Amino acid sequence: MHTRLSIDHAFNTYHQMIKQKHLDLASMKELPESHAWSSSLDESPSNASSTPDSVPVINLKDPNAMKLVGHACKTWGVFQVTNHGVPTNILEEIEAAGRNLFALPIQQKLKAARAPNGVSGYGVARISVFFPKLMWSEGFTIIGSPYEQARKLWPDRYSKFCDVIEEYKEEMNKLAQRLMALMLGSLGVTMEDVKWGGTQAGSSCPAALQLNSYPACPDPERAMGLAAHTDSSLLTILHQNNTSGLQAHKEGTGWVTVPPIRHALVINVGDLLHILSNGLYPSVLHRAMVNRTQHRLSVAYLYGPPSNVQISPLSKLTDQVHPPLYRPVTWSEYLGTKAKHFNKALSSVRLCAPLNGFADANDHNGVVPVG
Ligand SMILES: C=C1C[C@]23C[C@@]1(O)CC[C@H]2[C@@]12CCC[C@@](C)(C(=O)O1)[C@H]2[C@@H]3C(=O)O
Ligand SMILES: O=C(O)CCC(=O)C(=O)O
Ligand SMILES: [Fe+2]
Repeated sequence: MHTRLSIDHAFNTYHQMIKQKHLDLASMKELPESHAWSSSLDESPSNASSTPDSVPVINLKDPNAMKLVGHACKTWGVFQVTNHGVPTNILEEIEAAGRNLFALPIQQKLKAARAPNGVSGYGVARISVFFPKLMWSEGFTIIGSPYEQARKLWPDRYSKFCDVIEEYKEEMNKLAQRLMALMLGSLGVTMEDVKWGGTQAGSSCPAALQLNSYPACPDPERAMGLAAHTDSSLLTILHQNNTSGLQAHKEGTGWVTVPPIRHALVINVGDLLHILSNGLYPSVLHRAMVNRTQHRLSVAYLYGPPSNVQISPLSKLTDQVHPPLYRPVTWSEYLGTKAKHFNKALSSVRLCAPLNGFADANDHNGVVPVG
């Protein structure tokens, strides 16, 4: 009896917590205190800078694409690609699928809520636990097959959603492999040089698909859509709808908006590529802002190595003068480290202190993340 009570209690407490965290943001007329960040979020260093600096846009059909990709990875850690080969109808379909999902009533979405220790499903940003305030967004994570979660949302008509997701993942996987080859090529390394690079045509590396929704917000200056973070992936392919909100942080410049370009895709360097390149291609710190009138949607495809593969600095990039800066880690080990240490995760797998005495570029000790 006592056990039954405590299970009920735990269940109710969990659901109360879920309810508090999962406010129906789209229906809110005021910003609740739980979501009110500082009022100085817009004081980004880029506003103070007089030299305009913008995220590179690379045409993948450009004969110099490899060189341009390498330069963008080194100097920004983020760039946009055009002529990427992903059919536009697939980009439109994934956006519509996201729109349909987030338009469901909150009670319906909660049926597919991510379990406390789970990975797939509906929920607030995972990184919320590291911040005192909640973010003005909702997310849906898909790892592996979308069927189990989709059936909870649409018991009788889940197959269209699942087909769109599977098709999108296939296209993203093809593009991710192509980008990986360009990134490695720009480092003077081939796909065959990395043990997992020679995956047979048609096979795929593991990936997470993250659908993000940022409803219009009554007080956007004090709200945060998704707080500053780096992705744990090798690389991330981000599709944003036509509403701006994504910002990338560049050393010496500050926060820079990554403007939506119709049918272009944003590519982020993730922490594992940072490790693989021995810090030559730093992972980009980025965040999503919200606005007063527009509902913003984004879809992130986080691409990683096969689960049994340890990622460590490429031997071609290290020698006595350039020792490996990071110890080997698998993706799942790194995700565990990230879940525990968040923005200190990279430093926590670092082998030796940098010569200049500074920590990793994205190890901001909690100073940069909110603004
Ligand atoms: C594989 C993963 C990377 C991710 C955590 C996750 O298990 C699934 C979602 C990913 C995401 C997307 C939004 C930003 C992010 C930091 C987060 O909280 O969830 C990333 C995670 C990551 O890259 O570490
Ligand atoms: O919505 C965006 O533009 C950013 C999303 C993002 O950073 C992520 O899902 O990892
Ligand atoms: Fe991200």
